[in-house]
Amino acid sequence: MPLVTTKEMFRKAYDGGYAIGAFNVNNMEIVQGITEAAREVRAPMILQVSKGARAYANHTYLVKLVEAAVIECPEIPIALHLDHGPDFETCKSCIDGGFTSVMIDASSKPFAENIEITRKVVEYAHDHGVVVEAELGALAGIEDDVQVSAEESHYTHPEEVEEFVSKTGCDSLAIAIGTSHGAYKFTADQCTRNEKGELVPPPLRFDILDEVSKRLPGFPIVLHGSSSVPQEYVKMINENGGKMPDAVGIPEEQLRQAARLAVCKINIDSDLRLAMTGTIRQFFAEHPDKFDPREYLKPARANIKEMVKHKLIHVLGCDGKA
Ligand SMILES: O=C(CO)COP(=O)(O)O
Ligand SMILES: O=C[C@H](O)COP(=O)(O)O
Ligand SMILES: [Zn+2]
Ligand SMILES: [Zn+2]
Repeated sequence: MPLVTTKEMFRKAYDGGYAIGAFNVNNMEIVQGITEAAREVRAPMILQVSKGARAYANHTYLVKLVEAAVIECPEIPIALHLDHGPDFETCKSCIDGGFTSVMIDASSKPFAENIEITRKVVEYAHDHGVVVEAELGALAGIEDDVQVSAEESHYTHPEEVEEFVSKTGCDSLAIAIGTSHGAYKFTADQCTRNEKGELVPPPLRFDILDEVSKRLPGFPIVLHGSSSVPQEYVKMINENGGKMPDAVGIPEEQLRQAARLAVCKINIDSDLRLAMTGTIRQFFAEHPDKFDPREYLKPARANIKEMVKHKLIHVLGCDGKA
């Protein structure tokens, strides 16, 4: 089937108590690892591309890679989404250039301005059969080279969501309930430690999610910054020449819980990077003589696939839903 929008995916996910995985893609091996996993477990899928991905790989290469995945996985619904669109022009370029979904992220702007920019993107997108994700609230962490500190971050104010959604006409809403971008989501002093001495982050604010979904019944909610930062990969990186102290993510059980509620889209990027980097570091440590990129990209792709399969089944609950 051709690329789809997220409309139908989200409706079914909302009613079915699961979420769709939105995985960031930057090169061929990442696209292959993700879509081979989705195909094997028959999961619908969002492949998303950031401004940084377009700058790195080029818009056309990314669209064509995703189109190749669509041909290889004819039975899986796949949406192509712009992640964190910074302005109208970038959204327009993706809408004109084959994306089926865009995010306009004006969440750092004042409320009225966020509405204004989002409304303009929605008008253009809907005229072209494309859906729009918008954002209210500010996640901590690193996003498109911009570091948002814990002090600058703030949770979504539930009392703003009805006005925002009705005035903008957006199709889904990203909210801030304590997730964070990147591999360093929390500082050690925001966390407690478990008996193994590992950092335990503060729990997500399910009370805010609950209040938002009461105010927007049936409306799809999105969680960004939802990597779990698997400690096996942090360890693999650190044991093979890397240095990632105190990298910690969102516990999988909390994401699974969010997926049962109004959250229909869960964004994962950092975990893919950790799997790829850990695998390649280990490969180089074990085979210092090797230099054929296919030899180290092959296990990296295989580990991305395994990780994504695990998430589709055990975190998102979207296996078998294609
Ligand atoms: O939100 C994301 C992409 O928009 C990715 O979040 P992570 O950094 O937690 O993977
Ligand atoms: O939220 C950010 C995503 O992980 C994309 O990151 P990037 O801007 O480095 O491509
Ligand atoms: Zn944002
Ligand atoms: Zn994000």
